[in-house]
Amino acid sequence: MDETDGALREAAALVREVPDFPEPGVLFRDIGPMLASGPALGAVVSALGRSAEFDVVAGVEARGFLVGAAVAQAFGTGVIGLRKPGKLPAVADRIDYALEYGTAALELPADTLRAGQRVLVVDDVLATGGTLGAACSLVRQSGAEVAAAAVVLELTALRGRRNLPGEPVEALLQV
Ligand SMILES: O=P(O)(O)OC[C@H]1O[C@H](OP(=O)(O)OP(=O)(O)O)[C@H](O)[C@@H]1O
Ligand SMILES: Nc1ncnc2[nH]cnc12
Repeated sequence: MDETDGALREAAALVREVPDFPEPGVLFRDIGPMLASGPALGAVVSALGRSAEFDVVAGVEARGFLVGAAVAQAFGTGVIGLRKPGKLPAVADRIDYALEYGTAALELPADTLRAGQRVLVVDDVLATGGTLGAACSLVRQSGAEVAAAAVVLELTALRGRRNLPGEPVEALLQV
């Protein structure tokens, strides 16, 4: 185990399990306490940024914004936000998808990505894969490339990777 593994292991211990949130039957993994720790956030940001070579980060609303902006700053790139509907003044594209609990959509802001840019897609959690799949599709439909789809935590029981065939998924932690 190297220094990075040790720091990530300590970070993993800060993930809180919340039964029956946001609805009965869902075991919610709350990475809030992990992000609130400076050393844990530092370990997560460094590891995510090493997932691939990239020109810009695309963070997924909402918790992907927290991690994505930190990765962009640490690695000297800009960041764009892939947003829930109704937030953007100008929308380039939209994709609707299914969630572990409910349905959702993501929108790509206009005039952000350029063709050929290498994009590091960042989110906090990979569950069923719908969100990450929509994020990657938005990036690709814009003409940019998905350098990696990087998440802090993968919930393996939900088999999200099955819904992301061919996507370069990188998960720092798995439960
Ligand atoms: O793999 P999936 O099944 O698509 O689920 C993963 C998504 O679910 C959560 O977002 P959510 O929309 O619940 O909330 P947030 O706005 O708090 O990030 C999480 O932050 C991921 O974005
Ligand atoms: N069980 C879960 N815990 C945290 N975030 C999630 N996003 C989707 N499912 C989740």
